[in-house]
Amino acid sequence: MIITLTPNPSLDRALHLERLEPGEVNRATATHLHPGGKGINVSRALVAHGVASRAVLPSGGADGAQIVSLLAAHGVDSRPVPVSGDTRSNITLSETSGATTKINAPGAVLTGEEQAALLAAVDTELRAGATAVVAAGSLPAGVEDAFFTRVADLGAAHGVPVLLDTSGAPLAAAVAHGGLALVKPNDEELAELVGHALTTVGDVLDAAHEVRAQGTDAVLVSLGAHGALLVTGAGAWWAGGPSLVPVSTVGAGDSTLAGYLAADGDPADRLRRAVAWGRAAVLLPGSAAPTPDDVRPDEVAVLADPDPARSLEEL
Ligand SMILES: Nc1ncnc2c1ncn2[C@@H]1O[C@H](COP(=O)(O)OP(=O)(O)O)[C@@H](O)[C@H]1O
Ligand SMILES: O=P(O)(O)OC[C@H]1O[C@](O)(COP(=O)(O)O)[C@@H](O)[C@@H]1O
Repeated sequence: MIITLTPNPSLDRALHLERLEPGEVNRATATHLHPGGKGINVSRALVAHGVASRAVLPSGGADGAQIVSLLAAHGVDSRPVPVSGDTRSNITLSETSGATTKINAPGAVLTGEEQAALLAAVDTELRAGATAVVAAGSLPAGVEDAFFTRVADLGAAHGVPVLLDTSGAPLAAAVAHGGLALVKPNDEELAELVGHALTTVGDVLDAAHEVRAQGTDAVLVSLGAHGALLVTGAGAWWAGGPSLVPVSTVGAGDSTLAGYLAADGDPADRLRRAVAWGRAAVLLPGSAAPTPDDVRPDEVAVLADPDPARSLEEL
């Protein structure tokens, strides 16, 4: 059972527009509603592929209750921790051109007791035999940046790998602490972490080695339309596929991480699956999770030891 922890879940509302006209009245041609937040999306993608996963999340107010009931409707087991604040709803505006505009709300403040209850829920899952923990997304107000380091410690105490997908100060704190099996930044998040722009494959490899040197086993760097790079102690690989016009890029990173977790082959095969799941996600509306019918691993090329001199834009 793979456990996900989403400290800041969201009821994701997506509106599709022919073209977004800022400052004007826009009329949507379609709307979509999904239980969202990064860990929740990972759980949904795993379950859609028959991989057992349970989502741990704080839940408050009507939107929190709706997330829990939508998860149940998707067949995803959840362990909601009741909180006093209202769970947020995030907005996606997707255009026919493939452009996606995202507006994320700050989310409900979590009290110290509520944070402790979330960690206790993860601990309970670990005691019950969880095989991996995915901690993902932003931290809501009231939660200190070091929160994910406590999840890393919980995993270590049970000998269970912890994978992390977050950004900014919480990512920096967790990487400095170490003890993670994998982090999945996108290239912008990795650039912010190391404090300089990343323009070549070599820049990303160096940044990934910097992260690994602080005690994280593997770094999976998603590169949007340019695929993804995986750096482990055994080497480095790039994977990508032919260009496509996205329907909605929301949840693509989460599906990428889910694909990596669901695959059990060698690193190159895991990366192929990860990229195939990410590509499948961008062809689905809103934050929809791909199913096996959506995923095309045969379209994805994998390259070991990618040339450090290549620009990321050329990939
Ligand atoms: N425009 C795109 N064209 C093709 N694939 C994409 C595109 N955007 C995302 N993807 C796929 O989804 C994965 C994750 O996207 P990315 O934007 O890097 O993650 P995040 O959502 O975490 O920022 C990429 O590695 C790629 O496989
Ligand atoms: O916690 P954050 O960083 O605000 O992100 C939350 C949003 O990210 C998502 O999980 C999508 O993430 P990705 O596009 O990175 O895969 C949405 O479902 C959610 O609205």
